[in-house]
Amino acid sequence: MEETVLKLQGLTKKYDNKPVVDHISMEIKKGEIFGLLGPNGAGKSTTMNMICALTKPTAGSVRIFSKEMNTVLNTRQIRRRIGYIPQDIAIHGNLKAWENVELFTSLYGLKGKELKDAVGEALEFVGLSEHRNDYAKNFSGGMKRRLNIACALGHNPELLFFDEPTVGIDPQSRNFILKKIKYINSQGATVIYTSHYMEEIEAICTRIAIMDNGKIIAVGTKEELVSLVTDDLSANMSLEEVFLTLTGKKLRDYAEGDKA
Ligand SMILES: Nc1ncnc2c1ncn2[C@@H]1O[C@H](COP(=O)(O)OP(=O)(O)OP(=O)(O)O)[C@@H](O)[C@H]1O
Repeated sequence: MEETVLKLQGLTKKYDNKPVVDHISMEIKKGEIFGLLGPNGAGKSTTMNMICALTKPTAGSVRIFSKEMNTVLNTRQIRRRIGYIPQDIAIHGNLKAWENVELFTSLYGLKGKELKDAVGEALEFVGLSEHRNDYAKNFSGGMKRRLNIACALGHNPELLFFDEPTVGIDPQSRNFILKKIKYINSQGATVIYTSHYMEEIEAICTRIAIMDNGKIIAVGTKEELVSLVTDDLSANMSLEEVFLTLTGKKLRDYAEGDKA
């Protein structure tokens, strides 16, 4: 039987008594690239932050690797096995590339040669080896995004959360990142990927949840989602058409202020 790596039950977050994530329940299996697709403000980041124990849920539960994310000990043990790439770039401009990766990787308990090797491998993986001694503040947007990813890879996580990792970067950097995510997945890691870019989700995800107004309104493979809105499977419907039909809304491709 396929192993469940993440299970959400009734996960809810309210701000000022208003739900921004509203009773989400779902399961993600080992080896999936699972896409969470929704417009700005749908609740994607809040969901990810609750899963990674960065935001406290108002209600509901998160189980990762069959352990409840509800005690300090469990959270610490689970965190060593997951990697989180935040939407807001978390690197330090006044540190060199390698220092950034070392700082984050050392938080997971790596030391000495193991730490040095892990930093080198993570920088190599994102194509920044040649810039290892450069200060992050001088990096382009795409390089910053790649360094942000390297910081979450050093400890070799089994489950990775990418929160809109391609916002505001050029197509080359975007392609590079998508290819690398597919590669990480081919090496055995499970990936959860949020985006409001339809084509990215369609290109890399094995299953997709469509989120709107804090709720998961549909979940399945692309073919399963298409079959929810049409009986004509030869219609060759795009994910965007499925989304529009299910939500009645146009997806916004750019968040406020991130238009290139
Ligand atoms: N700390 C907070 N206090 C109050 N409201 C919040 C807070 N964090 C998020 N929200 C609100 O919760 C809703 C969901 O936000 P969230 O960032 O999870 O959406 P998202 O789907 O990730 O959107 P985006 O694609 O813009 O990142 C938004 O209306 C947002 O304003």
